[in-house]
Amino acid sequence: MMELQNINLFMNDKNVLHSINLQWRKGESIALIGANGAGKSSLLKVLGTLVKPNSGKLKYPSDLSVKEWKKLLGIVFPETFLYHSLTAYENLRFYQKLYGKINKDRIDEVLKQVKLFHVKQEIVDTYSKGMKQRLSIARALLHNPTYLLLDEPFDGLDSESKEILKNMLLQMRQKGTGYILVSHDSEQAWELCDRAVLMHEGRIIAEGKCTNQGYFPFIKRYREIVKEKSS
Ligand SMILES: Nc1ncnc2c1ncn2[C@@H]1O[C@H](COP(=O)(O)OP(=O)(O)OP(=O)(O)O)[C@@H](O)[C@H]1O
Repeated sequence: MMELQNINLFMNDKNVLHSINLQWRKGESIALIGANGAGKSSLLKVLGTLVKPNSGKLKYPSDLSVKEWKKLLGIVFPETFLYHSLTAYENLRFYQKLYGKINKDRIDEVLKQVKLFHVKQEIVDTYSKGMKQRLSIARALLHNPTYLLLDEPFDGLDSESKEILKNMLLQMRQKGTGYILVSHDSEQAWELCDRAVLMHEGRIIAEGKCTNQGYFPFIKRYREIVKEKSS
């Protein structure tokens, strides 16, 4: 289990995370819900060790080191980390080389998973936004992570890519890969996760299991916050 204990984060003097406590069990999928600026991306960055909190503790699963934790982790952020003048295959080969040995079969496997195998020799620049996002997901999955962080992976995707991504997440969930999913589409996030966490102004203000009965009270709270913020 990955655990955050009393995490505080300041960015340019702004307190963006306040006393965050979160437990993420192996294989668990968590929907992270909140209005713009609630601190969702910042929380993912802390979990991904991309930013260091000002105080608090990160307890890695089985007391792993940071380095070992990173090996278990896949990160999909909106900036896609892709080289647009290379082909999909070349992009994945580049990342694989960076982190270990080239394994062509694994590259083909993830390309098939994201349904890009047939266009793997095409330059990424020619891809649609959805295809680029799917390639970005393939990149994150290359090393077969046990934990996955997904920041708005559905954002701006065409319906075909959305469907592919949704099925991939359902498959991962069945396989026991845990993920934290930040999504504006709360209904879809609810459907794809075991548990939901609601953030507001840098704090976790509610948590609940993603059951059918649990959805409306949780979402009501979320909508109230969004309304409060925009009024
Ligand atoms: N590098 C930074 N410097 C200063 N403030 C920052 C920085 N990064 C984030 N913030 C601020 O921290 C708060 C939380 O931002 P964060 O991106 O984590 O929210 P979010 O919930 O992911 O929002 P969104 O849905 O808009 O992406 C915001 O008020 C944001 O302006």
